[in-house]
Amino acid sequence: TQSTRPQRLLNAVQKNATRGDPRSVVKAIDDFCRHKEWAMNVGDEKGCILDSVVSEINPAAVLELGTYCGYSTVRIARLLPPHAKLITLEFNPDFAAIARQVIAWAGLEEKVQLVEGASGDWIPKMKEQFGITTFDLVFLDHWKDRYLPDTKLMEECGLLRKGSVLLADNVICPGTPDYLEYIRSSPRYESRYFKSHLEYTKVEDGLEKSVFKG
Ligand SMILES: O=C(NCCNC(=O)c1cc(-c2ccc(F)cc2)cc(O)c1O)c1cc(O)ncn1
Ligand SMILES: [Mg+2]
Repeated sequence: TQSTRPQRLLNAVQKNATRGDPRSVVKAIDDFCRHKEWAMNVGDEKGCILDSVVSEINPAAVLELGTYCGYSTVRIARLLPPHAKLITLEFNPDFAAIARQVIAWAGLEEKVQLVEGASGDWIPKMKEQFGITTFDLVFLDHWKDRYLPDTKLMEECGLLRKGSVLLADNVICPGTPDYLEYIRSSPRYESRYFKSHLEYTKVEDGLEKSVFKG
């Protein structure tokens, strides 16, 4: 049977990265996507911006929407303090199965809870299912037409507190126009755009960082 791109990405991790070494897992994926097959990871350039935001917040509770193969999951989890938790939601079971193995190869299973299902179904259940009060950081990287409805849902479910940070990938390419319009015009958020490039390309893209004012 034909392998899929996520399976070939996992093979590259298992071949080129050292078990238990998250940095080598990140490098193996970036090398694979830059030199072998493009894939929709946040990538190394936007990844450095992600790293700086995570390090600045030093979050205890992180929500990632859109796991894909677990690249940004590993990037974030490797920087978390002990006892901090990252919950990552993935709708696609094939992506989730690969991501679990990438996260395990990096040795980060203890810090990561991968949940399979639709973000719209799971966000309202976060508190009761995982004992979360609020998230310090939310990384939005799933379906681009879900960024806005899921942000409104997180507000309604009381998952954001004064100072919670939303970091959104792909606000230019593929683009999330309704989300950008909402978050930049809302008095409840302070937003800043970090100009960058679509992963592994010269196409413009960027991350929008928005702080919830409560
Ligand atoms: O596609 C699912 N999730 C990925 C969301 N992410 C993206 O779509 C995404 C796309 C791009 C991208 C950019 C340029 C281009 F030419 C093609 C793709 C880049 C990125 O950085 C992303 O993050 C998905 C499927 C499914 O069946 N169920 C649940 N989710
Ligand atoms: Mg993305």
